[in-house]
Formats: sequence, C-alpha cells, structure tokens
Amino acid sequence: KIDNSGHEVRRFPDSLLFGTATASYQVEGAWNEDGKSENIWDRLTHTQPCLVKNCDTGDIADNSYYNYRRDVEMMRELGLDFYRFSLSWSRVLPTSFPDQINEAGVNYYNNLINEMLKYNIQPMITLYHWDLPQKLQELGGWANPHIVDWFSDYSRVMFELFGDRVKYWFTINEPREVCYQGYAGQSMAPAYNISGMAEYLCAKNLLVAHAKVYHMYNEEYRPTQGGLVGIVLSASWFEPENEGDEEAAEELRQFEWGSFAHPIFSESGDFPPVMKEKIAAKSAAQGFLRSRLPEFTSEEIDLIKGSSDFFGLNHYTTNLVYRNDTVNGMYSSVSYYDDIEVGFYQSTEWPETGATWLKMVPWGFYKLLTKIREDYNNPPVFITENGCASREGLDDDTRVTYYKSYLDVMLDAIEDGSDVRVYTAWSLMDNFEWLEGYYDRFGLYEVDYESSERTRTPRKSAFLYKEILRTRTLDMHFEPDATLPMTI
Ligand SMILES: O=S(=O)(O)CCCN1CCN(CCO[C@@H]2O[C@H](CO)[C@@H](O)[C@H](O)[C@H]2O)CC1
Repeated sequence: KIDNSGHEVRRFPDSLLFGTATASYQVEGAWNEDGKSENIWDRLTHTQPCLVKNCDTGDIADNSYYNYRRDVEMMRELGLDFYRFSLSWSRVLPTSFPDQINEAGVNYYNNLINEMLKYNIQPMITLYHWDLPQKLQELGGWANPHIVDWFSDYSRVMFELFGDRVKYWFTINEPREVCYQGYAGQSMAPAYNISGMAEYLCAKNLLVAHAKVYHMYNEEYRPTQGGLVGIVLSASWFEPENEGDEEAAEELRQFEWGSFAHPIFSESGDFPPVMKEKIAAKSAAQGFLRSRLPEFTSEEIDLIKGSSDFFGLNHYTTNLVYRNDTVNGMYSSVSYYDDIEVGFYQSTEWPETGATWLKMVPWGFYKLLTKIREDYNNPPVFITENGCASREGLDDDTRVTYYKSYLDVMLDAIEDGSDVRVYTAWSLMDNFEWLEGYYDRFGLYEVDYESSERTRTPRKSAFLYKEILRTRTLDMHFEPDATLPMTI
C-alpha cells in the first residue's frame, strides 16, 4: 500500500492481535505479603544477593501487586488487544498444593482480569514463568518426575478459578531457560550446576507435565470454557558462519529449541534424533552405562505429540555458529554445550541494543519463522515475546528501530505464508530482568525505581506501538512524538 507521501505503508492482517507481556516475579513485588510463600527467585536473590547485578531483588519490583489499576490504564493508553502475564504459583497456592488457596492472591488476579475485561483487553495467562515454589525445589523441582502431578494439580485449580474469563493459556515459559539455564548453570534459579544431567531430566519431566495439562484442558475445560492452550518456546536464530557450518548450526537449533519443539510439533515426536544420538554417544564415551538423556516411553511420545494449539515463540536475536577443532576444549566435559560441540557468537557488525546478548538482527527473525513454517507444517504462531533493552531513557530510538525492523520482517514472513496470529511486545514496562536486575530495561514504559509508586512513564516506543495498534499499519518513516500527552 503506497500512501500519499510516496513511501510504502504496510498493513497488518486485520485478525492479528497485538499486546504486551510481563511475568509475576518480574513485576509484582509483595514477595512475602498477603499470604504468598517463598519461591526459588526469592530464595536465590536473598541467599546469593549479588549474583544479580547491583544485588537487586524482586521484593518490590514494579509493585504491580498494588498497581494493577495503573497497569491497566497503560494497556488502555496503548490500545492493547491483550496483555500476557503470569501467575505466581506460591502466591495462589502457598503450600504449593491445592490444600490451601490464598484468597488474597486470587483476589489480586481477579481484580486484574476484571479490570482488563472492563476495557475489553483479553487476559493471556502463563501458568509458569520461572517462579517455582521453593518447597517444590527442595523436593527436586523439575528434576523430580512428580512435578507432573504438582504442576497438573496447580493448573487445574487455575483453570477452575480463572478459566471462565481467560481464553488464552500458556503452560510454561521458555523450557530452555527453565532447564538448560536453571539446572545446568548459574544464570537462572535454582542455579543447580549439575550440568549434563539435571537439565535433561528437567526437559523430559517438563514436557510430560506440559502435555498432561494440555490434555486436561482439552478434555475437561475446553468443552465449557472454549479457550486455547499451548507452550512458549524461546528460540534464537542460529546462522552458520560459513556454508560448511550449516550442519553445526542445524544441530544447535535442534538442541536449543528443537529439543522442545520436535516432541510437540513434529510428525514423529520424541527428542530430535541428533540430540539422542549425540548425547548417547558422548555418555558412552564418558563411561556412563546409559545415556544422560532420559528416554520417553512410547505413551509419553504420543501424549506430547500435538500438545499445543499454537507455537508460542519468544524471539530476540541471532547468533553465528561454527565448528572447528578449537571447540573441543571450550566446554567442561559433562555438559549440555559439550554434548553439542559448537561455538557461537554475535557479529560485531550487528547493531547493538541495551543488552549485551541482544544484537538487532531482523533477518534472523524472518529465517526463524520460515524454518518453523517448513519444519512443523506451518503451525499457528503466537509471538509471545519480542523486543529489546535500551539505555536511552525516554528517547529510546534503538527500541523504535528494533520494533519497526522486526515487525517489517514478520510481515515478510506472513506474506510468504507463516501463520502468525499474535504479536507481543516484551515488555509493557521495565521490570526485574533476572540476573541483570533493573540494569537492563525492556519497557515501552520506563519505571522509576526511586519512586515508591514506581512511576511509569511512556517512552517514544510506546507512542510508536500505540500508532501501530491504532492504524494496524507499519510506516517505517513514522517518527513518534513523545512530547505529546499519552491519552487513552
Ligand atoms: O548469551 S549470554 O550467555 O551472554 C547471556 C544469556 C542470554 N540470555 C538468554 C536467555 N534470555 C532469556 C530470555 O528471557 C525472556 O526474555 C525476557 C528478556 O530477557 C525476559 O525478561 C523474560 O522473562 C523471558 O521470557 C536472557 C538472556
């Protein structure tokens, strides 16, 4: 579509839903108030305080537990179709189990949901966004197969409590981070460094738990509640440094996100063949009497296959991949990355953002969407997170450029056949960015952590997003004017 100024303005499909996302531990605060019990991020930030930059914690965060009216007002200012947020398991079930339901916690989520629906903003709920009750972690957490029952029971209660009004459910946010970072590294709670073993136990149990909840919803709740349920996978694009590195890049893709996408979205199901082969071979060579990757039973393979109504995708950036003899000594002997045996990095030529790991590489988003379309028979795709950090205050030109360029290539992928139905900007506002604390800022709205009300102020990118949602078009030349008042 060419408008009168002669440059191209692109139109989004009318059915495409636009929203923003946050997560409970990153925004709520009130970490020990109104009956909420401790979760693994409370424990991590309180016992290893300076693992997080500036020794920050989520004790108060954006104080959304007390600020939901302002949060919904911001959603109205942006003109959102929906808002994706997560439930704090230990806030609603303080013992971790359904024997006690914390009324104050339930009230918070009911108030938020009802306030959103008053203005026709759809709630999209993530059941698990990394804040496992501490007690369950002490019972082994995701490494314990009984997590399947614990997560199913928790999910059942949530469907009962909120499913009359909530029609979009995400079971688990980013299994890769939960397992590969949480159980085999120091970068996510519980920061158990039992690498080469625990992350694979986590991956298997998490997929079975997810599938059990999918089928529970499908059989027991969808008939009366009529919603959709699926999983959210994080996926970077992995580009071979040279043609000769394509096999290495493909192997990294299969480990990094294929390990969860293949069991759910492929015809055959199960972990990707290359993952099973490589870990089995490595395990044998290392003297293990069985592979460090646990096996699914054939029933589990069938249970997990097709267990998502859509492909929930969190995408941020791209890495270049290579394999040469320098790789062999790069990783400690029994570990996830030693199993894969590739090197990866970001080109210094790519534009930077406010996060060191997140360079702006829009063509990688296009390639990823195309790969998902081709590998998994063009599933419906919900972009459940996309965005970048910036260190520019209210004039966040980097974030404006990021959103324009990523939405532009998303339109290219849609025009080439990708069935993208939902787009979610991460994030509505600055929040606790895990180990980066409040140093990395991802918000369309800035949060003032010096003010007790945690004042939220719209950045230039908020005005861009508002204009895109108002017109349902993308104009690469549109320059948002942040001096204008933000109105509803
Ligand atoms: O490459 S390095 O090893 O030097 C640094 C590790 C890169 N991690 C990869 C996982 N990513 C999680 C994405 O995390 C997602 O995206 C948001 C922004 O991060 C989070 O706030 C959300 O909670 C989460 O869903 C955070 C950065």
